[in-house]
Amino acid sequence: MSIATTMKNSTAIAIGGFDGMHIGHQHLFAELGEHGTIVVIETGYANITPKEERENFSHYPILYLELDEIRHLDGDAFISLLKSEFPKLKKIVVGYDFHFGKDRKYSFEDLKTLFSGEVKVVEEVTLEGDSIHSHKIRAKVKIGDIKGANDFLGHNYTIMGALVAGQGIGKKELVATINIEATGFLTPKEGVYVTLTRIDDEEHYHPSVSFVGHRVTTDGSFAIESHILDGEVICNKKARISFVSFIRDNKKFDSIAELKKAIKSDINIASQKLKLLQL
Ligand SMILES: Cc1cc2nc3c(=O)[nH]c(=O)nc-3n(C[C@H](O)[C@H](O)[C@H](O)COP(=O)(O)O)c2cc1C
Ligand SMILES: Nc1ncnc2c1ncn2[C@@H]1O[C@H](COP(=O)(O)OP(=O)(O)OP(=O)(O)O)[C@@H](O)[C@H]1O
Repeated sequence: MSIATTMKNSTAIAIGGFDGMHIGHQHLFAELGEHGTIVVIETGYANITPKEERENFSHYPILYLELDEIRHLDGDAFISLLKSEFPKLKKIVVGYDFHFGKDRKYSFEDLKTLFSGEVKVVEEVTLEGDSIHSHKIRAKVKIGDIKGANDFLGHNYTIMGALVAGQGIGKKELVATINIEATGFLTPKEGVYVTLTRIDDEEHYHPSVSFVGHRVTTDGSFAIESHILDGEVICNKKARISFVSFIRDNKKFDSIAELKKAIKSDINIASQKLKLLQL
């Protein structure tokens, strides 16, 4: 069945921005049942799982609605739009803080009045007393708290980008790296990370150590690069970097030899950490 047909046959939808597809969002999807669709209201700010990246974190089809095209609608018009997209709609799933319409003036209470079917309101999902939200995940990624971000996400923070050329000194003087340009994704704090890297369309992730930041020791240019730990690889087009934990801050070394020593230590830390994770 085509995605369009699956959507037309949907009896339940979940509505929101869903940037990150985090644990809170997953609680909504758990209410969708067999014939569900996720309705993403696209604000243009999504940078944890921009655009179709959200599709990696749910098996439900996704309908994208541009906020600019629906923000002027009143409550009735919004429901009419949903009914025209989903003629068999019986259930709408939203979270406790869902708002919609001009100036976000409608809440789930209004949804209950406006929609004749079931409105399921999911209660606040928290982790150790802290409410899970996309903006908090962004804040964690920005300060390098990858572990905290991943705990909220329920999966590793992952970016994807096209392969770009490096400075060309890595392989000769340091270690070989895959350099990517991850347009549209939030850049984690500058530094070195334990990561997993997926190359082109390979199915598995390689253990890796990655650098994000300005190469302050060499030419000062910005780079996102992964060194693969389980052997030589060939990357043709693109790579995905999945962040596991933060190792250290970006640093200006006095010589390439010192940088090389630090990279060796980073490699050891990442190898240890990833070996432990496999146990
Ligand atoms: C694990 C790792 C850690 C790194 N740490 C730093 C760092 O602390 N400071 C820095 O200026 N560059 C750092 N780099 C970036 C190197 O400067 C970069 O790999 C080198 O300039 C070669 O780049 P190329 O692959 O584009 O030729 C690191 C790279 C790796 C792989
Ligand atoms: N922690 C949570 N518990 C329950 N529902 C949630 C939670 N976070 C989001 N939701 C619901 O998920 C849907 C998508 O919400 P939204 O995209 O605004 O996520 P968010 O994490 O709150 O984002 P932001 O931090 O940018 O406000 C909404 O219906 C919202 O009410």
